Amino acid sequence: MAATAAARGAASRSPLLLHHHRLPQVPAGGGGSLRVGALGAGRDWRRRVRVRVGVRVFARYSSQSQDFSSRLQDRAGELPKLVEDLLQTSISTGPRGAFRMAQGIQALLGVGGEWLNDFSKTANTSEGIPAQMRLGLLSPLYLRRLFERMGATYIKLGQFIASAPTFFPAEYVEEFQNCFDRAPPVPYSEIESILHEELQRPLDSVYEYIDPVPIASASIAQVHGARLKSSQKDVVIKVLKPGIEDTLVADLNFIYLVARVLEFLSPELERTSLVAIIKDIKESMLEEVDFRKEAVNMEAFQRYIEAMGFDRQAKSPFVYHHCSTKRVLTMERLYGVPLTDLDSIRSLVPDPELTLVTALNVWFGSLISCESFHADVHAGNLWLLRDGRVGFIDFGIVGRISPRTWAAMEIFLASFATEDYNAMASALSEMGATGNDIDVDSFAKDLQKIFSSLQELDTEIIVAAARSSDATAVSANVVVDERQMNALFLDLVRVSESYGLKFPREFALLMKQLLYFDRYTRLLAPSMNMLRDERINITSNKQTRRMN
Ligand SMILES: Nc1ncnc2c1ncn2[C@@H]1O[C@H](COP(=O)(O)OP(=O)(O)OP(=O)(O)O)[C@@H](O)[C@H]1O
Repeated sequence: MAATAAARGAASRSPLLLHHHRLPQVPAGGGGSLRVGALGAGRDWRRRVRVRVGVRVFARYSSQSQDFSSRLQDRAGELPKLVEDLLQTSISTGPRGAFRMAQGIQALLGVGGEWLNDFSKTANTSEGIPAQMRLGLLSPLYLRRLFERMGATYIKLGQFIASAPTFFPAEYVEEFQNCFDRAPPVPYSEIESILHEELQRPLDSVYEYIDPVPIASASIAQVHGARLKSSQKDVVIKVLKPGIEDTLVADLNFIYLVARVLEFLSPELERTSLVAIIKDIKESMLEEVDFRKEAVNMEAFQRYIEAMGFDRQAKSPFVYHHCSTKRVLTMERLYGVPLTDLDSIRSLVPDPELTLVTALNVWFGSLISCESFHADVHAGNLWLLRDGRVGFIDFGIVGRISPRTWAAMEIFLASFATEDYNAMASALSEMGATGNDIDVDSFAKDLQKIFSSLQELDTEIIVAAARSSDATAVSANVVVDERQMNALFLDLVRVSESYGLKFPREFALLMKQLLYFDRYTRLLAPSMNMLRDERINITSNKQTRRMN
């Protein structure tokens, strides 16, 4: 009980407390027929109405198909360009395309089987087919499973969907938060041949030993522990899985082709810049499979740490360039525990709250003083090291924030802390401005509605789990917690969109990291207010010049 009361007290203090909001349900029937029924009209009358509605639907359909063919005729001039583009893309994909197609069909059959199985279980029940199954394989759940089966590209695409609520429907954004990036390990012999190919030297001249059992295996990379021959330093080797670049190119080309054809058939899609989004995704994914970029990001971060005098408090791994290439990254091995492992953290430092303050100061500082910020601070990438420092690993996903967005973001954060919804509305309008006039007062009222319900959050469950020594309880709780965080963010985006705002992707990336930090705050320092604590320096870094 005491814990619960404390948690409630903390709940009212924390500015980033989150609450799960139900998504609005789409009515199953058409609006028209519902209204007819509600009027209580006789059956004949209703049938006549239905016939009339049917005729109208048919008329609309045939006029739409006329529209469609006349639109196609209008665009006939663009056809040769489309065909050329399709041909060139298919040629650049090569035979890998056919192989991926076969894998795709296999994945489709697999998930199709799961859907049929679930369908047959629910079809005869009194509740009927659940809403989340009605779109078949296009339902969020099955699409997410399909993406997971399809591997690297689609998993990354799924993660992109999860991080871009401005572009995708809320149900998909929520479902794709669960897109797991776990993959069976590649046999060590294959990893060894990639290392040979990349380093062009006998491996025993570089490494004293390499542990053949991987530390981790995700869809794109596999990580092995090793020791350097020359310095006897412990390192980890992150190796790009075999064939992953080909797969990415084949998949992304396929997705591009589909987008291109869709845009040709439906020019309205051009306004959503589907093809441009796919091109962006392609670029950022290809960056992620070039470990030289990750090395650059990591070194920039370490330079920032040193320049700001944070080197006794935080670090990122040192990169060993003589054994790193585009597909191999050899870096210093860090030893530590994730920031959510409260028991281990308590055994390493007397005051876990201070560790959190350090992590926050280092990360907030990097937003403006480092050339890029770490945009994936989930607990697996943020550690308390054995020497008490905070370790940042995995710089595959980074963000860059423009001074304009940051200026608005600062006001947004300050208004969060002071619950000044008018200032929050102005800041969001500035960030997502599309040139339309916005009714700031009414926007502020809507924001207040979202945030005022946050105090009802089931914080006691979170605190109880944090105090339990049962690791499973903690991790189960973390999943629920993440859903709540995402639900809040989706609410924010949904309300903002209803005012015509469109946020830059960096805003979504920033918010996601803040929500991670909010979770760490509730675990490590439940009575601390992340945005108002004097020890945390969010705004003064604005004065610091960005270092390059
Ligand atoms: N420098 C390091 N020192 C110690 N362990 C490391 C280091 N780098 C990576 N690891 C281990 O390997 C795992 C995967 O590494 P990393 O996060 O870089 O790969 P990833 O494929 O991007 O994974 P994810 O998508 O899960 O973040 C880490 O969670 C960590 O356990």
